[in-house]
Amino acid sequence: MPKPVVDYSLYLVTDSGLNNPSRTLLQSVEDSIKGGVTLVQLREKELDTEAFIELAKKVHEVTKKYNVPLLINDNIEVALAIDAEGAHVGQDDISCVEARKLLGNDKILGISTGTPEEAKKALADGADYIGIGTCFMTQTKSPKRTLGPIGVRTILEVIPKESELKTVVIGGIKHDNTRRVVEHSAGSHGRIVDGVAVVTGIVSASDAKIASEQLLREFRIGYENASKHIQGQCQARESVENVLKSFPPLLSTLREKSPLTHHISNYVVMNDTANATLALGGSPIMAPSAVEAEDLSKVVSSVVLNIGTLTESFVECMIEAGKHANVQSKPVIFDPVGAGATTLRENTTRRILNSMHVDIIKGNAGEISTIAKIVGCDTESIAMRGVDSLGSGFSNPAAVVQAVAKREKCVVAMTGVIDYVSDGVRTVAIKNGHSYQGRITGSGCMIASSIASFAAISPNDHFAAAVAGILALNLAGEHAARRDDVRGPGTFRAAFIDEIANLVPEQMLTEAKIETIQLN
Ligand SMILES: Nc1ncnc2c1ncn2[C@@H]1O[C@H](COP(=O)(O)OP(=O)(O)OP(=O)(O)O)[C@@H](O)[C@H]1O
Ligand SMILES: Cc1ncsc1CCO
Repeated sequence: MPKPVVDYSLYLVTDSGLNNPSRTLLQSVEDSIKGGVTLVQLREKELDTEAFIELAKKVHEVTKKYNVPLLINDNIEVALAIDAEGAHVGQDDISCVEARKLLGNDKILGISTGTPEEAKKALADGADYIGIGTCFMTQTKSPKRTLGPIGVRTILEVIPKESELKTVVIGGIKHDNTRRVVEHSAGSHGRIVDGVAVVTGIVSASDAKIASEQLLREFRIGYENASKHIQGQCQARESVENVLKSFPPLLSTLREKSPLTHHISNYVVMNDTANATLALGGSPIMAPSAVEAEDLSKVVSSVVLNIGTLTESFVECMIEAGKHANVQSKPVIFDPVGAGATTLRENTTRRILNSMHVDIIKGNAGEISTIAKIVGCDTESIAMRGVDSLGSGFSNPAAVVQAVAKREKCVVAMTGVIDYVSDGVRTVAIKNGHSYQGRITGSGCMIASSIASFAAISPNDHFAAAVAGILALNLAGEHAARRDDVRGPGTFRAAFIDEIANLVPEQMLTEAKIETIQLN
């Protein structure tokens, strides 16, 4: 019999120990197939070979009825005994080469991988597919390290585009993270994961059919979005010229609607960012408790995550708020304050990027340099001292923001004397602003709040929101610095808030110094 053609989209991996007690394992398998599972792996670590064969025969009866391939975990003898469609082995099990010899070429063979080296070896050893994991913490595995979507992408990138090796991501895959993992798997190589492997999300679910339907739907949306990213056409993009023209009405709408923004911000700037948000016309709520994050996600219009003064409870709240904002389709603005300054800040930045889809990243050169390193962009690095960026910045800042935006499939705004914004396709330099802004603390954090208010009323174009958010405050900075009553940073700080409130929408057009940057 020739090797079956496999659809890896939704791969159920069973676990008797986690099976919902309201039904048998066989029922879970059948319900999940009815819900859209395309491939099943029977994983029984506790059974002896005889009992394993007994159970495998029964499961195979079910899967054959629906023409869904069945693979056996870590036991080639059982796979051969029941004539299963294939087997799956782990790194500590029988080797891939040995398993292939025993199985023959007509069976499907998969292997678990957790590093680029293991993936390359699996390819060389003749595997049909690799499981890439552990993506997130799970009840079934507690690895020392999880890969997150960024780590998954790194592994996927070592597999040549033309290779026949298929890939599934495994580990903590649930309906609320499937879309993001699949979407973010698309990297420079143009490959997307071929499927998601799920254990708890199906076997423990109260209804395995509904859970599978939901997972398959999320996988397909993620796959479609990833394909669009690869083709560079995720959004219908307005020209920069049209984006700029939209700013005066955008500011008027912001003031009319006064969108509510959930801030999880730092102790230093909390008051200033709340006041800047109010002055602009928006409405802030500063709420650092994870317990209320879900409730807030339903009523706010955008979320700011700022890691300026890090504590574990802030991080928990940011992750909760970000995940719920993703579910509610509310834009998430991430301000990785001091990201490169300490290991804790760098690790927290990685954790946040791996836990949610961030819509807009805003940082200074040092912070963006750290993000570039985390997400695997090959750029020069910029040192930081505390929360401030050191040195004169990148030699080609526009190229850096564009590369990070493209890779993370989001908008990146990099502040400094000149600010740069890119969505991976459109890139601009904003030459407004005043040096006084660099002499008060939190002017970057206030920019993030301003961007968040604009993102709330520009949900379909976060690039427009980021440029407008920066421009509005930079114009206010220029206006404040010109005032006779401003004699230094202290008086500037108060005048700055005044001038944010005094900004006339038309000034967003007449005073903007924005240049489009064409990069290859
Ligand atoms: N010399 C300058 N000329 C013009 N604008 C400036 C200057 N310095 C800072 N700015 C403006 O100040 C804003 C904040 O940028 P900056 O890079 O200082 O943020 P940051 O370092 O993240 O600040 P913080 O951490 O204090 O919040 C940006 O809009 C930027 O354009
Ligand atoms: C000075 C400072 N330290 C932690 S956060 C912060 C404000 C700038 O974001």
